This record gives sequence, C-alpha cells and structure tokens, in this order.
Amino acid sequence: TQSTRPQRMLAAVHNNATRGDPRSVVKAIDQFCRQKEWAMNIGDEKGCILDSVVSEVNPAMVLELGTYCGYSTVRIASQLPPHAKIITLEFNPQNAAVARQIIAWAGLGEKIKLIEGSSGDWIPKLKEQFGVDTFDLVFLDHWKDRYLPDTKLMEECGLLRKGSILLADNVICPGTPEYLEYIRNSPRYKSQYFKSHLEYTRVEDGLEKSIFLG
Ligand SMILES: O=C(NCCCCc1cc2ccncc2s1)c1cc(-c2ccc(F)cc2)cc(O)c1O
Ligand SMILES: [Mg+2]
Repeated sequence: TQSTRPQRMLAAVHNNATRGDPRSVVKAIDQFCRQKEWAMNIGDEKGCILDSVVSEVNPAMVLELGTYCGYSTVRIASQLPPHAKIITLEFNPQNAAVARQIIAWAGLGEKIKLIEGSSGDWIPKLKEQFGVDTFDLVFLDHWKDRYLPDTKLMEECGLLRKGSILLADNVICPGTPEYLEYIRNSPRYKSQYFKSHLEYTRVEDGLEKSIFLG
C-alpha cells in the first residue's frame, strides 16, 4: 500500500539521523522537506526564532497545539531544562503515530506527553487529567481558526498565569486574522511580530509572540 508523506519523513529520519541526537533528527527532516517533499513543519528559519523564544522563557511546562510529525516538539524538548515537560496535542492518529516514533528516535520520550485528540476537548481536561497548574509557554500550530477560541478557552480554564508566553505559527500564511486582531488589541496581552517565511519557501510568514499580563 502507498506510504504517506509523514511515513516517508519517518523513513528519512531512520536513514539519516542518529538515534538519541535531536539535532540530527531536525536536520534530517529539514533536508527531506527541502530536497524531497515540502511538509508543514515550522522549518529551520522559523525554527530558529522558536529556539530563541524557548531559551529565553526557559519553561518548566509547555503546551503545543498541533504536533504533526513532532519536528517542533523535538526542537522545543531538546532545549528544556531537566524535569521540564511538554504536552503536545495532535488530532490526526496517523500523524501522531509517526510523531511518537520521531520523538522516540530523538530520545526525548521522557520529556514529551503526546495526546491524540482535539484542543477543544482536551484543554478543559488538562488540569484534572495531568495535574497541570499553568503553562509557561504555549506554541499554537494547529487549525488556524482554533487559535482564538482556544486562547480564550485557556484563559477561562486558568491555564495561563501573569507572564505566560503564547507563540503562534502561521499568522500570515495560512493566516490567523481573528487571532491577530484579538491578541494585538487586547489589554491583557503584549504582542510582538517576528517576520519570517513559510517553511522551506520565500513566501512571507511570521510568528506572533504574546505575553499574558493576567
Ligand atoms: O494547517 C496547518 N497546520 C495545522 C494542521 C492541523 C492539525 C491539527 C492538530 C490539532 C491538535 C489539536 N486539536 C486540533 C488540531 S488540528 C499548517 C498549514 C500550512 C500551510 C501553508 C501553506 C500551504 F500552501 C499549505 C499549508 C503551514 C503550516 O505551518 C501549518 O501549521
Ligand atoms: Mg505551522
């Protein structure tokens, strides 16, 4: 039967990356996406901005909405301090299965909790199910029309504290106009736009970093 693009990406990781070496996993995926098949990972250019935000925040608790194949999950987890954790939500079971194997190959399974399901269902359950208090960093990279409702949901569920950072991918392409309008005009957030490009292309895209003021 025909393989899927995530399965071909996983094969590229197995063939070209060193087990237990997250940086080689990231490099193998970027090479696959540049030389073989485009895929919707955050990519190397926006990935460097993600890296700088993670190292600045030095988070103990991270939430990622939209795992896909685990590329950004590996980038984030490889920079977390000891005992820090990332919870990542993925809607598509096939993608989640590939992400689990890419995360395992990178040797980061201990730091990462991958949940299969939708953000709308799971955000209200994170405190009771996983003993989460608040998140220091949230990376939004799932359905673009869910960024705003899920941000409001996280506020309502008490998952954000004064100083929590939201980092949103694709605010230009595919675009998240309602989210940008809200977050840039809300007195409860301080926002900053990081101009970049859509992964592996010259198309403009960028990341929006927002601090929750409480
Ligand atoms: O859709 C994108 N990403 C979300 C996939 C939706 C997966 C979900 C995860 C999850 C977890 C929990 N609850 C609900 C959901 S839904 C996406 C698309 C492009 C793109 C850009 C230009 C193109 F021409 C074609 C695609 C680029 C990107 O960087 C993306 O992130
Ligand atoms: Mg994205």
